[in-house]
This record gives sequence, C-alpha cells and structure tokens, in this order.
Amino acid sequence: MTPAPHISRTQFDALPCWRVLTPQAELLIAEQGAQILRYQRLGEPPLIWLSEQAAGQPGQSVRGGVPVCWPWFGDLARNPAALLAQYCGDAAPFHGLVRNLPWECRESVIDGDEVRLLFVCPQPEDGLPGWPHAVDVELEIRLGTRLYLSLRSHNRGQRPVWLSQALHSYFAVSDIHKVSVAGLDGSRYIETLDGWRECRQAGALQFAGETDRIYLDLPPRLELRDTGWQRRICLESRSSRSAVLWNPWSDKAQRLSQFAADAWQRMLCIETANVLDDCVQLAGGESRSLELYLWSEPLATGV
Ligand SMILES: O=P(O)(O)OC[C@H]1O[C@@H](O)[C@H](O)[C@@H](O)[C@@H]1O
Repeated sequence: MTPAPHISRTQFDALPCWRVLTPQAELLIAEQGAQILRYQRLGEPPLIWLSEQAAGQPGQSVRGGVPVCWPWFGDLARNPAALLAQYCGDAAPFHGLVRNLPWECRESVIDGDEVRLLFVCPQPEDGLPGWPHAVDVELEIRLGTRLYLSLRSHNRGQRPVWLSQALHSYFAVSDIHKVSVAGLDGSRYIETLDGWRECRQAGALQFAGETDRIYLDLPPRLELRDTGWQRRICLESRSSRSAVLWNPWSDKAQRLSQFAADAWQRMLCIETANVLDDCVQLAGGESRSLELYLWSEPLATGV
C-alpha cells in the first residue's frame, strides 16, 4: 500500500515552513513570501533549485525556490507609467513588496493523493506601505502528479489597479551548457542587457553567457530540456503571456547574495510573469489568477 500524503510543520533556519510529502514528491514552503524552497519528485534530482548558500532569516530574500514578485516585477521604474504612479513610498524594492513578508497558511487539505495549501498575505486595511490599494493576494499550491500554483489577486476597492507580477522559479539543471528552452521560437523579447532593445527569438534558447530577457507573446507551454539529466521540465501557464529568462553567469554571480561563485552552472530562472504589455489591470471588484503547472518527464518521451 502506498503511504498517504503527509503535511508537517518545520523550519528552514529561522523561517517557519510547511513540508508536504506525497508518494511521488516532496515540497517545502516557507511562510515568508509563501516561497516554495524545494520541489523534488522522488528518484529524481530536484526540479526547483535552492542555493547551497541560501539563508532563512526573517525579512531577507532567500536565494532560489519560487519567490513571488508582486505587486510589481523587477525594477519599478521599468514598469508602465500607470503602475509606477501607484507607488508613493521610498526607494521601491526590487520585485515588489511581498516576498519578504510573513504570509499565513489558511488551508491545508489532503484530498486523496493530492495536497492543497492556501497562503494569504495579510495586509493592513489601507494597503501595503507606500502602496495604498485594497488588493488581496493569495497563493494556492496543489501537489499531486504535478505541482500547480495559482497567484490570485482580488481588488476589494472600486478603482482599477495595475499589477505586474511573477512566479520567479529557479530551476535546477545538470549543467547550464546542457540545457535549452523550447516554446520561445518566433517570440519577441526585450534584451535587458543591451539597452532594452526588442529582438525576436529564432529556435530554442541555449546559454553561453549572462542572460536576462523578457519574452512577450508567449504560448502557454515552455519546456526546459536537460540532456545531462535526460529530463524535461514542463511549464504550462494560464493568464500569462510573458516570462523572464535569467542566468547571471560568472561575473554577475560574484555580486549576488547567497550565491556560490559557480552556482550559475546549476540553475536557470524561467519566471512565469505578467510584465510590460502583459501587465494586469484589475477593475474594482475583479479577481485574476496567474496559474502555473509544473512537472517533469524523461527527455526521450513526449513531443
Ligand atoms: O537578486 P534579486 O532581487 O532576487 O533578483 C534576481 C534577478 O531577478 C530577475 O528576475 C531579473 O531579471 C534579474 O535582473 C535579477 O538579477
């Protein structure tokens, strides 16, 4: 008889976490930022990469996992003017306001072979510091044969609110030189390393240097193909047409916190997003969810 799924409380350094174990996989989620820190299918290398130097301290970003970027992505100044105008605080933190906040787990349910957790980011009635908008944000996580994430925003107010956001997934790879990303062919992208000029992707993306690109007009499915581990990681999104592909390579690696000098060889970020012309406008009373399904397959099978 296969063991039933199990949910337990644990710690990652000083951060309270939730651990989920099912017959197929293990998941570790920090309450801070509702950040997934580990996703591993049993008998396989991890799908999600967590830095060997990651440190779990309240109020500090943890390097790796799946940080939630919300209510803006990246450098606020690079966001559309309407979104920029919504923030009236001091220096705007990179990747928004919620990744280092304590979230709360409001539901944890085992339903057959599937586990469902719901994390909510508690906010003052008048919004987050410098961001006076009445928008609730929650992350639903379901672990079954696949991992499902749904980042839901609900505008409790009457005025429209603009959001940019991302599920900033760090994937574990055998060797960055042995991976490619399929599904990008023909898409526009913004080359942030060269004056934010617009380019067009031809074929699959491979990696030979620092990469930091915002892809637009994407199809729902992307694949990270890894010949070293003979596996593909499949990403299927809903309500997202943009993604950020990032690897810092060797030079930028020296400047990153909680990042070993050679760690760039073992990770690749594919950040399922709503950015630039894919930002979200939430009308008063409206809810929207950014959804992502993640799973892996042996490289030899499938398309
Ligand atoms: O170090 P942070 O704030 O977690 O950001 C990591 C990276 O996040 C990516 O989304 C950006 O495209 C990169 O430019 C950035 O370096």
